[in-house]
Amino acid sequence: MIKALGFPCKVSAYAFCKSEAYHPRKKGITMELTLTRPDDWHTHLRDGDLLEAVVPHSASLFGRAIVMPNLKPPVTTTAAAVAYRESILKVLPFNSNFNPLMTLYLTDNTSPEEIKLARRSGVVYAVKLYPAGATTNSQDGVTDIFGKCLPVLEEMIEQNMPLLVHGEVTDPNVDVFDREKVFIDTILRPLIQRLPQLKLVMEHITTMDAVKFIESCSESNVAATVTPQHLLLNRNSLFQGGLQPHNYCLPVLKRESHRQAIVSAVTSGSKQFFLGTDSAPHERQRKECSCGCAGIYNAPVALSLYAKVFEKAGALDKLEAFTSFNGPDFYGLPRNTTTITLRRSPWKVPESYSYASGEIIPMFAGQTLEWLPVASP
Ligand SMILES: NC(=O)N[C@@H](CC(=O)O)C(=O)O
Ligand SMILES: [Zn+2]
Ligand SMILES: [Zn+2]
Repeated sequence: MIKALGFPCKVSAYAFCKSEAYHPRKKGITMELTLTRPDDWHTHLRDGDLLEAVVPHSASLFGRAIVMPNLKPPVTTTAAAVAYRESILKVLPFNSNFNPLMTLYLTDNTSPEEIKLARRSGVVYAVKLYPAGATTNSQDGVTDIFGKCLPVLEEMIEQNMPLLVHGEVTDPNVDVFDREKVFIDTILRPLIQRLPQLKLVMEHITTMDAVKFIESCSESNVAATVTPQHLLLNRNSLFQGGLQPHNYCLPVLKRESHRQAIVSAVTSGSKQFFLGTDSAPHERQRKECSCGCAGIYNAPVALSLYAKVFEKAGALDKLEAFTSFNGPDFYGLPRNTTTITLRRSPWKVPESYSYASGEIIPMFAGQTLEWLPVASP
């Protein structure tokens, strides 16, 4: 629901709210937006000190999060996923109801039996495919999906367990800006033709090719997560005024026309696109060095940034489906029953967050954002 404080109005009336006759900002009226509590369908919580530092940020905004398994060593077994979940629960703020949904890291050697165990555990919700060498901690990933993983994928169909995909080829001869498109053409499309019943999420999409591909697939079986950075930034942001390591993530930011296609897709109301921040913290020195890590830390600002995108597109009425409905509907999970409120009240993003082993720099550090998350009434 969107309301100007004191004058409640429904989301469907937002066009009216934006009209000249009713201009809350001009009149100094504060707008609020109350959403069913969102979930984050793609995040990296890390482990050790960093885990402790970042979990409160995700837990304050999101009801649940799909927790990526690319630790060192990776979370390849149900037993490891259960242990990792325990360590997340231990560092949750007092009174938090945040529910981490665990994933398994697929390797050439994952067995169908492991998928059965994962399903039986009740805490593993998906399996993550990292093509070996594609991204951070992916060296133990899959080298040949068709040659090595078909029995496991068939068991995943049996167990109704989604496959989450980092969709980039790793061939060094393929231009880094083309790796997503080539992955779709050479791996994803043939995979879906071979296993049409497989539930699949293409993670952190970055191109119009990915948008078209998702839209061409079955609505109930294929979907995509979308990050704030791929909705707000294009590849110019990597070089604006000098090299910008904190805007470097994988898949790398693409040209403006791709960004626009992704904004159109998420604001269209399609159920196949949902919130996945890909929040990926790295200690500052590991980003600001001669060979910096890929990953943008956006958990504290993600919701404000998604609201910014939808507002700019004149589509705030579509925000809640993207943040809070499409994800659980795709995963076959109930929608959250609590809410979160965003107030249109400028706030400054901290320059950094310190923790025991250093600091992390959030996306849009030091900048002012319009939408401030506040506790729901
Ligand atoms: N997105 C990134 O740039 N980095 C992620 C890995 C990933 O999601 O590919 C990380 O774990 O740091
Ligand atoms: Zn990835
Ligand atoms: Zn990720």
